[in-house]
Amino acid sequence: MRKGLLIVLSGPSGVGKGSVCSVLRGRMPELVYSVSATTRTPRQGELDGVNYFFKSRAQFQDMIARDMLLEHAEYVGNYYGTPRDFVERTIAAGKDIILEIEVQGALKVKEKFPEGVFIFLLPPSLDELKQRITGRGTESVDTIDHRMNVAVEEMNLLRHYDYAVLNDEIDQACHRIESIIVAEHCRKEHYLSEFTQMQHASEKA
Ligand SMILES: Nc1nc2c(ncn2[C@@H]2O[C@H](COP(=O)(O)OP(=O)(O)O)[C@@H](O)[C@H]2O)c(=O)[nH]1
Ligand SMILES: Nc1ncnc2c1ncn2[C@@H]1O[C@H](COP(=O)(O)OP(=O)(O)O)[C@@H](O)[C@H]1O
Repeated sequence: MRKGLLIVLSGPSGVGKGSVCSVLRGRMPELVYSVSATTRTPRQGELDGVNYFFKSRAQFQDMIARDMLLEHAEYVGNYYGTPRDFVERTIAAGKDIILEIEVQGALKVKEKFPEGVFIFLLPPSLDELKQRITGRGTESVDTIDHRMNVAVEEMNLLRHYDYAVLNDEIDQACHRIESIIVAEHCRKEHYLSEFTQMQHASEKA
């Protein structure tokens, strides 16, 4: 069976990764979403096992020690990580999975899965990015400034990615990501070995 695609959606905090992913979820129900582990406190309305697996620092360190995470990163004072087993089982079952993670973690996934599809979400401008972070109302002024500084550095990592998707309108961004996924399924590499087998079969016949 052909393996599923491992798709990584990344980009600076506040660019709209979460928003785009939740709309994509409705548009592409066949796409599997990876739920991360984190040591951050749940926000209002967030549920354990749905938005994140909320862990203590000790529990998170235990997951690292037991090699249960495909990657992990410390981001603005908290740990975030991708449970390995779920990702590996999903792609082995031929299903596509999407990881919505920050840029350091995305680069670590690239080292382990260079065949993954790496998508960088871009804000229309840095001013708009700051407005999105501020408008969300989940961060203090200090955290917003810190996140903005981090975001500017993160933009430099775009060159490591396969695709850049502008998040001007959420629907447009989702449409671009859907198009990328369709195109990735059409890569000739997926068909070359099947085609070679067909040729061998017809030569024998
Ligand atoms: N490396 C890594 N980053 C993650 C993971 N899960 C979430 N993140 C990222 O951690 C950052 C902070 O997430 P969060 O606190 O939920 O804030 P928000 O995404 O800015 O609303 C975001 O850039 C997330 O994409 C993960 O499993 N691994
Ligand atoms: N295309 C967009 N246009 C306008 N606002 C957006 C867009 N995408 C996201 N937002 C808003 O920006 C804020 C940050 O989005 P969020 O999905 O939490 O970002 P991230 O997950 O990348 O940190 C939210 O208030 C969200 O509603």
